Amino acid sequence: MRASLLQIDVNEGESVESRRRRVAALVREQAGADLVVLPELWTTGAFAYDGFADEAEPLEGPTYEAMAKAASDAGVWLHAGSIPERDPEGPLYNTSLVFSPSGEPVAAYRKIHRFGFDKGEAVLMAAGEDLVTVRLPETTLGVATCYDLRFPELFRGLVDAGAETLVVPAGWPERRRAHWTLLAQARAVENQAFVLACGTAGTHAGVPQAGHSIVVDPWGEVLAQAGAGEQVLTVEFDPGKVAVTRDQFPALKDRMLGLAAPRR
Ligand SMILES: O=C(O)CCC(=O)C(=O)O
Repeated sequence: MRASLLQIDVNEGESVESRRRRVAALVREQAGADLVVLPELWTTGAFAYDGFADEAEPLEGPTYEAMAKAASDAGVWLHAGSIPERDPEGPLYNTSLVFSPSGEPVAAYRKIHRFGFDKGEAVLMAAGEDLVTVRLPETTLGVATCYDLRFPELFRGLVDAGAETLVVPAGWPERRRAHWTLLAQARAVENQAFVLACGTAGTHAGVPQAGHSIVVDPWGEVLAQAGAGEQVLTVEFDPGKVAVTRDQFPALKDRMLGLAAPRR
């Protein structure tokens, strides 16, 4: 299976509209890949909180339209990263979109763990509640977004729902790049799954981005990692390695569920 992670440079020098056109063209150039992955909030920037309300789109807004068309033009499965979604009821969500090679929407995932503690996304957006998996011909994707990477129970839930390839669009800051690489490998090893984690490059809202998008195999080996700048990271991998790893080193079968709290 061939996957291309598009590590987009997100900065204020480029308008959202122009970036959308540029990214659609980049997706089209990936014809021949099976799966293309974009980062989190690449239209606005994950830290450009001031723009969330103005740039928020309905689910089937301009980014949806452009990405559905780009996926079908390229004939690829497209994880189109996430958009600031404005729900008709009012709240904003950080919502990832997945399209089939014919441009059909196959999944929308609203980020469950919002980042920022008492500010930013954590107060401006509502939390999603549902785990999302997507069946592809070669593998089942489990989707998560950026800060979700710190919450292993979410990924275990995805694995229990059948996920074999964990896709994580992000806008991870350079300051915590070491955590990014470490957590991507940890999620791969503990879940015996591929991890495809696609970040952004550049600086927006004064926050330099980590880049260093990464693909990790179910044994924790890094198959490919990008540098800091805008880059297309293309990797070939064998989805069958998940079943082989889980069969030959069946640690997932040794899970002890429902452990009791310590006695006092
Ligand atoms: O967890 C982190 O260090 C970064 C998370 C983040 O930037 C996000 O979720 O937007």
